[in-house]
Amino acid sequence: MSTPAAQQAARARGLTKAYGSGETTVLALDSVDVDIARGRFTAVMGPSGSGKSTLMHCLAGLDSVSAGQVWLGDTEITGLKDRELTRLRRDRIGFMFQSFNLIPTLNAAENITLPMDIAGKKPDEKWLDQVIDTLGLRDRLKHRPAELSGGQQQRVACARALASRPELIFADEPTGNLDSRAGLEVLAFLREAVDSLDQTVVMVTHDPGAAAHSDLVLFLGDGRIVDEMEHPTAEAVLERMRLFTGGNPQTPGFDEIRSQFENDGPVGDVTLDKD
Ligand SMILES: Nc1ncnc2c1ncn2[C@@H]1O[C@H](COP(=O)(O)OP(=O)(O)OP(=O)(O)O)[C@@H](O)[C@H]1O
Repeated sequence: MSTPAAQQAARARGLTKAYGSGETTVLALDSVDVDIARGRFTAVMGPSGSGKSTLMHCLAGLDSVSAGQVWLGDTEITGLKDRELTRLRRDRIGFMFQSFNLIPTLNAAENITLPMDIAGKKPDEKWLDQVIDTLGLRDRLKHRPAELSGGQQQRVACARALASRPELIFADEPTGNLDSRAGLEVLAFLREAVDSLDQTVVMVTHDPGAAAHSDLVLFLGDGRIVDEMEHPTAEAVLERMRLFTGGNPQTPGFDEIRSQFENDGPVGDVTLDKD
């Protein structure tokens, strides 16, 4: 990719992450160069252990790097002190995880603004209204998580990630714990956040159907970006995975993923919308 720096929400050069030392060293990321374009929805795919979560954690400043540089916007985050990193994450990044991490005793509205309340920041009410309406949560604000469906809970988690209008949202398998319909809803809302609210989303997923909602898929293999695909469809992503398997039968994980989708069909496939 060759996006001008001003259009990048995040980027990394020579990003290397090794775990352990000596003979037990695992090279989770091997000199990765990546640009995350602003206002786009980027999916990160690859077999289990290929480095997806590590890439996300290093880009988000949740994990230190062994070598290389990472920028969030124009700020180089490699080398920042923990306290500065914490503030930067709080102010500029939104997170959505597979487990929604909602507080059971707080209602939806309170969960949405919790990170800002902790930071002592006042939400921009106009923006918050827009997020709540876009996510269809207006009539659920007084409900506690236990009174919401899985999809609604994940929408609350999505609203929470969006509430402070972060420069970048990282979503790690955000549909992983949801049934197909709720998963589709969340993907549609992430798409909406990019299209209507001009947000930037990076999503780690195993699901070709989920990746099809993105603008660009980055394929990781053995700690490197081995391919990318613009305007993905579930079929094209699956086909690309098959090619990887064909090209390197030793690649761990692809066989497993392939058989999963050949048996069941992609979980996020749009055809599920019909029933
Ligand atoms: N804390 C850690 N200590 C040691 N090795 C680690 C640690 N975290 C990750 N690894 C290793 O780094 C490699 C990349 O892991 P990572 O979690 O980024 O992969 P992934 O693509 O997200 O996998 P999955 O799809 O299974 O979640 C793997 O070999 C993993 O075992």
